[in-house]
Amino acid sequence: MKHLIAPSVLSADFANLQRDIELINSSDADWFHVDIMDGVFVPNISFGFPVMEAIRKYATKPLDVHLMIINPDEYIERFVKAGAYMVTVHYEACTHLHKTIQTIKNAGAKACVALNPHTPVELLTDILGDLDMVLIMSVNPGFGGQHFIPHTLDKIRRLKAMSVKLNPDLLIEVDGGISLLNTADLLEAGADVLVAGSAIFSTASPAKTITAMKDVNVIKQHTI
Ligand SMILES: O=C(CO)[C@H](O)[C@H](O)COP(=O)(O)O
Repeated sequence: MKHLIAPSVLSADFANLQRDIELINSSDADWFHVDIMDGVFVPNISFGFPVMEAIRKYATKPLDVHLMIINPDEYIERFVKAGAYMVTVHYEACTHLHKTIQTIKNAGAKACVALNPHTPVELLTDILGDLDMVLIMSVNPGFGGQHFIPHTLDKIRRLKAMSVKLNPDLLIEVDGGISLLNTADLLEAGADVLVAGSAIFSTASPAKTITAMKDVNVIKQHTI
């Protein structure tokens, strides 16, 4: 499968949100990555349902919704009704993870579990078969523009080996500090979906950056 690019709306210009959404619509990007932060699970607050609904109104690509919140079960149905295609909950925020995953699926969305940088992938062994995707955080969640944590590459390789045995259809998504400089390493390790915020929206041409991140030949030239 060719890898997917999911630009993170968190790095868009919120004063020109419609413009930036349309920019992603007409680019080679595959999904919109939508970060929901509650100020409790992570030390930052992003946005809630009104903005999510505004994104949905203009977006023509699937919404990949990353819930960085405590008690996600209370909100899953509303996020799916607001247009989520994929719902990601954090392993660290879910006491009854199996039940939470069933709640996402019963609501009609695909189900993903995110792991903070310190959480080992092996903890997902008994739930992997129920998941559509695992999101490996390559920064501590809460803010865009942070440095990629190199240990992530080893986690991706270990998760890939687990998925070959337990769930060959599983997608592996990575989020945080991703740019053209580490794209080749991430793909080589086994990543399927790359989330990028500042590396896309802070460039002169976000659309060209996305095209470059999709092109294996361009990616190889940028490897450090
Ligand atoms: O989930 C996130 C932060 O918690 C963001 O999606 C992520 O950090 C993307 O930003 P950048 O590419 O600038 O690191």
